[in-house]
Amino acid sequence: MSTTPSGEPGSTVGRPRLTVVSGPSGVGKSSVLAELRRLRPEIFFSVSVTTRTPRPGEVDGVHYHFTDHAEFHRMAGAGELLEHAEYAGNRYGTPRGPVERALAEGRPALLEIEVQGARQVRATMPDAQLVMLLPPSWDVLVDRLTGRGTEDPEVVRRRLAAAREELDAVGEFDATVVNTDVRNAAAELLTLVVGPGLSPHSRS
Ligand SMILES: Nc1nc2c(ncn2[C@@H]2O[C@H](COP(=O)(O)OP(=O)(O)O)[C@@H](O)[C@H]2O)c(=O)[nH]1
Ligand SMILES: Nc1ncnc2c1ncn2[C@@H]1O[C@H](COP(=O)(O)OP(=O)(O)O)[C@@H](O)[C@H]1O
Repeated sequence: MSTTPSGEPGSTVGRPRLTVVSGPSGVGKSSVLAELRRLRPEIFFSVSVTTRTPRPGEVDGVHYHFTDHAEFHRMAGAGELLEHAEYAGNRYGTPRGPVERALAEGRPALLEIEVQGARQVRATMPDAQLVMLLPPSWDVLVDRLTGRGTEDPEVVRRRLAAAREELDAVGEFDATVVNTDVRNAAAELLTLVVGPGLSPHSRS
């Protein structure tokens, strides 16, 4: 179930809104957002800039804009990033222009970013809604992260250490969605992003 302690049901219908989705590495953010994208291509999904090395199958400009430290530094200094943070040894940031254009066009916009970035968005855009994706349990999180097989054990260790801190920040978020099942989690997130009046059942 999703919870919306600080949101009024239906209050977002009819106006564009920025939603931030955070959650520990391996919880299923990419999987749930891919399902949400399939359900609703009209939602704007921000593509972040990162200094991380691409994983097999990741496409530049689609999953991330992969860049080097010098270019990242330049973008941050020029104010081209809405927020940025360092995570597990790499830098990540949200290009400002595309998000602002999407909101100006009336499209709901979604950022998948970690907790430090979520805090920056809250500070600069107080209307943004912060959602944390949670695992059904800690053990399931460990299984998913190690089962994905994309990181070596040292990187997994760093990501699990970061995960504990991220889960500790859940009280700063407006809503939570537990990712037990990808399709159910995507449907709950959709309701939060576009409002209950535009849930998948009412439009498809
Ligand atoms: N602050 C911030 N965090 C980001 C951004 N893009 C991705 N992240 C976060 O960086 C963390 C690591 O992302 P990634 O290396 O793709 O690993 P994964 O999320 O575990 O698959 C995750 O928590 C992402 O949500 C961004 O633009 N800004
Ligand atoms: N609800 C789920 N049930 C089972 N496995 C899942 C679920 N959501 C994600 N996974 C798997 O867990 C691993 C981590 O998911 P991923 O989407 O890469 O997480 P994140 O983007 O949060 O790091 C992947 O192997 C993915 O297939």
